[in-house]
Amino acid sequence: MKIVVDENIPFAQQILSQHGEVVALDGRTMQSAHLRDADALLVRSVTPVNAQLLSEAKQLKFVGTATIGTDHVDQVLLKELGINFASAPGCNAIAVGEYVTTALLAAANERQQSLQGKSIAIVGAGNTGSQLAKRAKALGMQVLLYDPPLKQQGLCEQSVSFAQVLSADVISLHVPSTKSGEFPTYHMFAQEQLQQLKPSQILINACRGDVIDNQALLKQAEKGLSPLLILDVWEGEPVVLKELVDHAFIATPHIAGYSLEGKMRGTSMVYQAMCQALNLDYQDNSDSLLNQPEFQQLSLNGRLNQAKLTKLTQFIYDIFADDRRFRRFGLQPQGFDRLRKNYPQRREFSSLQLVSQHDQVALSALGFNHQENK
Ligand SMILES: NC(=O)c1ccc[n+]([C@@H]2O[C@H](COP(=O)([O-])OP(=O)(O)OC[C@H]3O[C@@H](n4cnc5c(N)ncnc54)[C@H](O)[C@@H]3O)[C@@H](O)[C@H]2O)c1
Ligand SMILES: O=C(O)[C@H](O)[C@H](O)COP(=O)(O)O
Repeated sequence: MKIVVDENIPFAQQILSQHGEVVALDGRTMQSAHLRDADALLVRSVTPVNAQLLSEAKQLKFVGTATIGTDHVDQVLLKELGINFASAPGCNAIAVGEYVTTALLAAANERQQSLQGKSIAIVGAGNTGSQLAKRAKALGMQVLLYDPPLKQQGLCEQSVSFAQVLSADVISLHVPSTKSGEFPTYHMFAQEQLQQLKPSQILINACRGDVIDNQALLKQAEKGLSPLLILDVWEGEPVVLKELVDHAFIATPHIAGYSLEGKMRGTSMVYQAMCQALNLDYQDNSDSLLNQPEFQQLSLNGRLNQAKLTKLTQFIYDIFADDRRFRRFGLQPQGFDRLRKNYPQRREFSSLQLVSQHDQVALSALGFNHQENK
């Protein structure tokens, strides 16, 4: 059996080689000839799985993407061809929740603002949006969910109006990239919507770049009228509008979901689905492949407050290091992909055991693994 994988799927070799030959390739340059005698294909978000890629794949029985997003996969075509498909819903949702929390605390610190009582509109109340909602509530924020598709299904009764989204103190985007259907998200934030936003607001995009019209956002930013920008995703990746980067408070190369645990969950989920689809023996040793984090335990003195939490989140996840590397190297040719490929190990908050006498509920909601100080 031959399994073709994107070379950026961590632990693929260790987990999959028990089932056959594993061929690791650059996801951006993968071609149809590579799939000629492949039985399974595991990709990340940079490989368009379409008629062209599959044109020579005569024995392919399974395609998996070790990602949450599926906009790069022609699922209708896979169904027509009788090829099983699986993605990894929710695999890196915690990482996105932690990225946004860290960025938000950094932005509030920059503005010397308290987040207590501020409103945050979460556009898309699925896996990543829910992880953020939990953390934002723990920060004392007023959470406004906006998710018309879920509301239509009776699953998000409290979904607010789009006008309420536009007037929230913070707007964070967590929708898939879609161009069709009843609720398309492509350019959901175009000139008309962006013109209604104010510099006092914060706009965060950690879902897909084209949910915001990047040219229209740049126009607003150049006029000094855009909100404070936290941008992890960009229209046209890996090519990025450099001028927009210059206007962002935090700019990163689509790594919000790149925790080691999140990547591992992604690999594990598609591996499990592959075993199910191809009737293979499922033997997952992924947990044993995760090494010990650099720091294991930390004690908190006194009550948790915003300043302490800002330092703590940046101690575990140095978001400004990601921002600096991106501004310095990410805009060079191949720089965007290179940063993503060589991304340093980033551990989730839960990898650090926090010893504290107070604030157990908030620490839990923020994703920390805490232990009471006796
Ligand atoms: N930057 C990153 O590293 C990163 C990491 C993970 C996911 N993502 C992106 O974020 C997206 C969301 O991830 P998720 O795990 O929350 O997905 P999800 O499927 O769990 O949730 C998406 C939610 O968006 C809602 N939605 C769809 N169209 C909408 C619209 N027009 N208006 C409002 N809500 C709408 C859906 O009903 C759903 O509840 C993914 O599709 C992926 O593209 C990015
Ligand atoms: O959709 C997802 O899961 C995320 O955007 C994910 O972080 C994408 O990572 P990539 O496949 O581009 O490495």
